[in-house]
Amino acid sequence: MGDIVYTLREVEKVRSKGGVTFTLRIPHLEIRRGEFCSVVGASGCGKSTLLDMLALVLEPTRAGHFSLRMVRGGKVEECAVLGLAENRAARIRRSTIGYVLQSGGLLSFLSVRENILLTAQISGIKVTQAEFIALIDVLGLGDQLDKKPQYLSGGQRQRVAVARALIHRPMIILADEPTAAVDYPTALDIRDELHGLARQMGTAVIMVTHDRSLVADIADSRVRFAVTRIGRTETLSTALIGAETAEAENLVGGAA
Ligand SMILES: Nc1ncnc2c1ncn2[C@@H]1O[C@H](COP(=O)(O)OP(=O)(O)OP(=O)(O)O)[C@@H](O)[C@H]1O
Repeated sequence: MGDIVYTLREVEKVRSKGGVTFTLRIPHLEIRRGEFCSVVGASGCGKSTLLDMLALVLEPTRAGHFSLRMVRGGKVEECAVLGLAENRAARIRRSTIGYVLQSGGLLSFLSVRENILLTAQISGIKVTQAEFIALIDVLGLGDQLDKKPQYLSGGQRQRVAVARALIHRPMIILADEPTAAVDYPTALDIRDELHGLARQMGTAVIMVTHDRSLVADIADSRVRFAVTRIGRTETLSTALIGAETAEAENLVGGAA
């Protein structure tokens, strides 16, 4: 695997609403280029919170160290995530990160084709017809391109969201349950496409899934969570147990 992309040490995110406080604590996490990292854990343990922080959408509450290291135009650029100015965060998101949102996040007034090409257009990245067709073929979207998202099934919408995140070949892909609404063969295709990007393009891929078996054999590392509940619902505290390598995970027995 390649150079380090993310380094997190003693990072914490506290979220409170309606008298309920949730804390995600990340003692240590490193993600490298070319790494396919799976994030598994029970509902509400903080998987999306983690991805939102990695996507520079959600700022950590505190951080001993939280940096993102990118290679742009042949130059290495490293930035501290805590306190990052929004315009710089937005620029990094556009150029470097592809985010497959759990909710899809497609724009209803654009066609499938326009939705997919949007991120590339905004980032000023040229996509060849061959690249476009290759991705559309893998995701089985060839006959859906002129439709608006509201006329698609849930699974089709999810595949469009995957295509939109991948089309500009970002250095980092964050995928929040990208296979939740598709059948198993399509889930395998999406997983293999993401895995292929890690292997062939050196992309750092971080994929949240409930389906451990989908990633068990191919993920390089797996992020797990230890959840502590204090009171019935008042405080939910989650500590992330590093990103174990597949090898280490086998040694400890691989409990979720
Ligand atoms: N905007 C918010 N404000 C306050 N608390 C929030 C907010 N969003 C989520 N939470 C809380 O943060 C915790 C973690 O939520 P998160 O969405 O990260 O979990 P998750 O592991 O992705 O869950 P799921 O698998 O169900 O999608 C939950 O207890 C949730 O109630």
